[in-house]
Amino acid sequence: MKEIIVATKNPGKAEEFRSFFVKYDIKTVSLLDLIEPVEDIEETGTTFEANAALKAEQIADKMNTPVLADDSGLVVDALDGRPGIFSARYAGEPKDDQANLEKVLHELEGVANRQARFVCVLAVAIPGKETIFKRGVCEGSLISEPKGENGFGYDPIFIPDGYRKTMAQLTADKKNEISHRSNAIMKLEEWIKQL
Ligand SMILES: O=c1[nH]c(=O)c2ncn([C@@H]3O[C@H](COP(=O)(O)OP(=O)(O)OP(=O)(O)O)[C@@H](O)[C@H]3O)c2[nH]1
Ligand SMILES: [Mg+2]
Repeated sequence: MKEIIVATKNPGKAEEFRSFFVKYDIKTVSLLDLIEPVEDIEETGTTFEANAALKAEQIADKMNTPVLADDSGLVVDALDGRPGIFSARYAGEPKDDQANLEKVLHELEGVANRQARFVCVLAVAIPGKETIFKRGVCEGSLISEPKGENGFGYDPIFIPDGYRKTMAQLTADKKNEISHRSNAIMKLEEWIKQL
């Protein structure tokens, strides 16, 4: 079976990538699967693209093989686009999904405009070549009480447009059909097929 390295330490993302790529008969190996642990990569960029490139290129250099990375987040209109690239650590260190979600809900108390979107930028770094970028978006709105147990991050407060359930109430298969991540992966299909 062919393999692709995915430069993520987020188990939720790793599982979503696994289930996408298995359809193409490709095995994904995340940074959580490596026997030799790799240091955390500092995400010092100011855009999703820059941070995705940092993750993909550092691991591709280290391992001298093509590497896929995902930088993603929740963009809330009423919060001027926050948490955005700061989504993973919005409530500070250490990374805490529950605290992040509560911070967003607190900031949105009494706010009528609940419009938001998940954004995912994928970077494919291939040694000796220009990095490829693909962006996927999932539009939706935020409710004020978390609902559902599936997924990760802000999924329990995010209702995708056209649905009546939160992303965390949808099945993993359904999320993988409509998410920002699947949207970006579909744009990589040509590259995936030639692997
Ligand atoms: O409810 C959610 N459903 C999703 O599908 C989703 N995708 C991203 N996010 C949020 O955005 C951060 C990414 O930050 P991020 O790209 O730096 O990733 P990360 O730090 O979690 O792992 P890594 O890939 O960097 O190792 C995550 O932690 C989450 O808070 C999501 N929330
Ligand atoms: Mg990160």
